[in-house]
Amino acid sequence: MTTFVDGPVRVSVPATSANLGPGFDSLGLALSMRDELTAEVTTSGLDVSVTGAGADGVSRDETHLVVRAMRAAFDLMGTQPPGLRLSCTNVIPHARGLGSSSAAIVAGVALARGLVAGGALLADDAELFQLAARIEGHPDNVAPAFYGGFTISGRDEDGDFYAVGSPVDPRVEAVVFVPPTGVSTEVARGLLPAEVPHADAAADAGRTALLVTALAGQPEHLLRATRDYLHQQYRRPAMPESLDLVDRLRADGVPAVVSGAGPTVLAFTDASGADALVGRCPDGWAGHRLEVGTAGAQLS
Ligand SMILES: Nc1ncnc2c1ncn2[C@@H]1O[C@H](COP(=O)(O)OP(=O)(O)OP(=O)(O)O)[C@@H](O)[C@H]1O
Ligand SMILES: N[C@@H](CCO)C(=O)O
Repeated sequence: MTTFVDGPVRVSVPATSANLGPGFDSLGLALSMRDELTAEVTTSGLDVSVTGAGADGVSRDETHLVVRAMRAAFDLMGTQPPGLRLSCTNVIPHARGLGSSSAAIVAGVALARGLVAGGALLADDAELFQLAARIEGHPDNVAPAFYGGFTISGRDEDGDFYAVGSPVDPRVEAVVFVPPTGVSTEVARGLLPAEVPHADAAADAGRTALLVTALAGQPEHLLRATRDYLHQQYRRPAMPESLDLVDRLRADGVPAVVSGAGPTVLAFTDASGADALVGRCPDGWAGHRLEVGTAGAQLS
């Protein structure tokens, strides 16, 4: 019979930036901005409390994304607790392109496993990652949120997801510029064309390969390596100020991209350039200097 652990379990999950320019739906990077969540099994009911980023916009019932992910992970392990208390302290802004939904899903599956005695025997990391990526629909944010670091991920022909870690040069840092209003991933994906010119696809593949090498240890190539051909320009109508900022930064030699589905802008830098870059944050936006390739979900 399945038993649950006594007392609360905690998880810390990172923000993530997907695409990084040309690596659409494939590349993802964990960032040093984290949500902290606590859950415990109770005798009955569901009690959800949320503070911080996005608190006003999320439900407190079974439709809450973390709860949905927890329920799916409990099902995977063949059990459901009699009652559940969940507390979320959010820092990752919602609908900004910093992987808030993936962080919520990864936190949920990790918490559920942590609450089941011997949970790691019922659902290993590979199974939990598959479940989290299925809930999100694509793995590029889920992979670094789960495993940490810089990940290359995708989906095999049989429908299974894969994720492979790749090194990040310790000299590389990032600055993110977060606008005051969001754009949902659903809206941003709706702007993409069904087909792109073969020449664009070929150019994009080359830049993606260069980006993996540039991040691993040749950051001098990051400007060329972050040129995208598949999504950013198509999304301009939903986030013109973000694309204008990307254009201005790139014209000055700064490797800047739309983070995930936007509208946040991420720029790569090093320790000597980071503070000056934060100073270029547009009025009313939030600029953050962040470490890259940080830890994935951490349970305690
Ligand atoms: N911590 C959270 N708790 C509950 N729901 C969340 C949480 N984070 C995100 N969500 C849900 O996911 C939505 C945002 O998901 P969306 O995919 O649009 O953006 P994102 O994940 O922040 O950005 P991107 O996928 O481009 O990196 C929120 O509006 C909310 O419904
Ligand atoms: N690759 C995704 C990331 C956001 O979830 C996109 O750009 O739509």
